[in-house]
Amino acid sequence: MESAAVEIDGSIMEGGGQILRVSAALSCITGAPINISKIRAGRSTPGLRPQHLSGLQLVSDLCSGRLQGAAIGSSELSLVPGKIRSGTHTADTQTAGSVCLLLQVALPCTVFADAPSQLTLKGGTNAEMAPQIDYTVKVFKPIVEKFGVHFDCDIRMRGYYPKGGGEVVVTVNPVKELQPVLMTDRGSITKIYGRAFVGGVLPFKLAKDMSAAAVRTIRKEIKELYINIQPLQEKDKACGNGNGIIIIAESSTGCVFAGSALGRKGVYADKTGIEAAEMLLRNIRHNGCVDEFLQDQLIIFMALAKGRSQIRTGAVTLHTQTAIHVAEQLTRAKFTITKCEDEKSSNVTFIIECEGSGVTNPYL
Ligand SMILES: Nc1ncnc2c1ncn2[C@@H]1O[C@H](COP(=O)(O)OP(=O)(O)OP(=O)(O)O)[C@@H](O)[C@H]1O
Repeated sequence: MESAAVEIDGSIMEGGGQILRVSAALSCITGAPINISKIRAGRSTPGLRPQHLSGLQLVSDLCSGRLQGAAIGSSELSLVPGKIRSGTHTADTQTAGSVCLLLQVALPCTVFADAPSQLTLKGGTNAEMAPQIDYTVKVFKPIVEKFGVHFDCDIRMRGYYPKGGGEVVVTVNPVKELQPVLMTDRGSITKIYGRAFVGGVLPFKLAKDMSAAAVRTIRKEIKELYINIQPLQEKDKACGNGNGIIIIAESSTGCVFAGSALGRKGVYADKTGIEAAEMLLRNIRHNGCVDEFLQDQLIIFMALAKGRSQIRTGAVTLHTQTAIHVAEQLTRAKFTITKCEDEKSSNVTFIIECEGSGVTNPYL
């Protein structure tokens, strides 16, 4: 007999697409059916958008699930998961919807499959309000490896707003269970590097201007490190026109942070570079071990791991609090957040602690 569905309120807290991704992935992994209502109710375009729909269809495909009510604009849907299937799976947002957000929902599921999976994900690789693919590879990947999650990502084609057309192929190895992670000591920043790109017909000068402005901005605060932000012209491997920048900082204790921005019509390239640099500086100033985005992206892995994880962060985001809320609804994980004031500096950090639910892969 099917167990009763867990009711998920899609309008709660952050009220965005992340509630769908965390709840669908956990439904797939734990086998608990879910009903989601009031999907993205507070957003200017409520209901499912193409990226959310293809992410949910991908999860349903991964777990041989029964997905009902899912269409563009839907405000309610249900998912009854089945067995997780390894092998090849494809998802296409058919827009510039982010492939990284497709991976965000699919990766935790494939980790609990019976054999390796290969995901072909199509859409935007460097899209607004989402990780750039370079973030997923350079920041997210080394940190989820600490939980035991291993994947490879082949960027076949880059795609930008509004055309999309990007494609990445991700291979994931399954694991028996995830291990907890301790990241409480930020250490010192040892390396800062990045890429500033133009794709399509945009002039290379934009890449050089973004890079130079970003380096100048970081230099005002960090003088002792060599900063290499490589200007790049994406030629054959880019669909449409786009420009952007990502700057990555690594610490002596293995923490990784980023600041990023994408070019917009009418915005000077310098400004895009400065925006990314300021984001990076803001994220290394607070002395936490993750940036404002990685925080929410790690919650699901903390909830699934066997044992106690602790991660020091800057201000806890609403995305993080929302992910915690959904994870506690669907697993036995218990989270606590403790504020830490450092007397020597004026820094305030938080420790997000989680007693993970210790989900075991039944297929291995
Ligand atoms: N600049 C960035 N770098 C890295 N990750 C980012 C960045 N911007 C956003 N993210 C991540 O992208 C995800 C966005 O989730 P969110 O629910 O806001 O998006 P969504 O699915 O597009 O839904 P909605 O349109 O409802 O907001 C979060 O995990 C967030 O951490």
